[in-house]
Amino acid sequence: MTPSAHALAAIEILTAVEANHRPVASALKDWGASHRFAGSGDRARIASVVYDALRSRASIAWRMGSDAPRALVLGALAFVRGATTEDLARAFADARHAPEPPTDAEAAAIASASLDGAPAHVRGDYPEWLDASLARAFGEERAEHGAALARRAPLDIRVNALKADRAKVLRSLAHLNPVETPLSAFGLRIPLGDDGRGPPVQAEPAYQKGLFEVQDEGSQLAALVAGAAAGQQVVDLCAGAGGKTLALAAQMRNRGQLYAYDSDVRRLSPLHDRADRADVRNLQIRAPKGEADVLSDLRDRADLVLVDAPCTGTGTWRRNPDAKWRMRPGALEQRNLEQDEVLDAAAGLVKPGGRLVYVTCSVLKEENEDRVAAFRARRPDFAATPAAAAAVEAGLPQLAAFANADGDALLLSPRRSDTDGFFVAVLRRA
Ligand SMILES: C[S@@+](CC[C@H](N)C(=O)[O-])C[C@H]1O[C@@H](n2cnc3c(N)ncnc32)[C@H](O)[C@@H]1O
Repeated sequence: MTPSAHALAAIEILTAVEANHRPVASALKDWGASHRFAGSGDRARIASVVYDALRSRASIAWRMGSDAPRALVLGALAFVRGATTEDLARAFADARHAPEPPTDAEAAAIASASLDGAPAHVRGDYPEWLDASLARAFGEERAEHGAALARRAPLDIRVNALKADRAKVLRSLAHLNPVETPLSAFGLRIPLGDDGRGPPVQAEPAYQKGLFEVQDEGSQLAALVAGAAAGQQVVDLCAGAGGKTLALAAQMRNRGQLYAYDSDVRRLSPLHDRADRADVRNLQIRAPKGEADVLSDLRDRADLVLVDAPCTGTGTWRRNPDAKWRMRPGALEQRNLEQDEVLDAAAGLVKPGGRLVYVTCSVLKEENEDRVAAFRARRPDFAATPAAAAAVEAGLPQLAAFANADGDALLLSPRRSDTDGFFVAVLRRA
């Protein structure tokens, strides 16, 4: 398929998303199933155009004067990828399957488009109804933070210290030109292609051998700040597929006991294979069993409980721009209830003197500082660790630069730390 045919397919897919209110991932899957001639490379290139359009949907719509799928795709090609009207006209005229060449009005929009005078939610490419929340988080700079969350995300991997070191993985992936990430001592960043796609690293022999995992540098840092140590009793209470569990296991060097729990048994299932591949030997996966409390034996026993809480995921909008536009008022309140519940459950597992580390991949205070404040009002026996001290304890003093306004938690974000958005609060039980 030609790049013009990819653009045409992207318009079709965005049209289906809009018409049927479908998640974009399932619309992409359906398109692939009904266009079998398109290989995996074509499907990935089409998805990349769709995601470029969605990340910048509001600002493209403003500049093009339309939020129709065609305007979004032409805008993505022009404003994200740098194509001129002439480039588009030539490419579309030369291809058999292609969108119609740009109209005069579209050409004029592409040539003269500016975001001057656009409101913050347009410049920052986020839903208007979230403006007050983003203003609480970032004040006058919310449009710039939103714009950073609307850029393409890098491809980061975490070297598995149980099996390798950075030098070894750098050598095995040399053909992909990785560089060391600036903040995590276990991170490597792999350059993306011009179209924003990363190489299929999971097909690499080094991945199959468990030498590394795909994990954003911000997620790596959250796990490092949690600070699991060899010999400890550690609970990962919202383990999901285990991204952070595996990072904690590497810190523990297979000594002590690590427990992974998630209230959704289906999310835990990939962790079994992932842990085997990573050579993790001190992990017990505690899947929920009906009404039974499968963690009752751990009450007041854990040196560390990590709560990687269910959240709106605003910090991961670069990777999941569809979620940004699908998020509805009410979702925040629902997540807040879950966050309070899981914090209370975690508190019951921490031993006196132990740590509870609360993490979200959201930048919103409603899910972060507000939840910690409400928790501390319920549980005055837990004290917040200043962010600078938590960074030093984790051997990462440079993270003190990312302390939140109150100085009692870390706030990472694309604009602050060139990572996904993460909030990390370290609480210690008296
Ligand atoms: C942010 S995700 C976890 C991601 C995972 N830790 C990782 O690093 O890949 C949050 C998880 O919390 C789980 N969850 C939601 N409510 C929970 C509860 N009350 N107890 C335990 N897990 C819960 C969800 O099923 C979801 O998998």
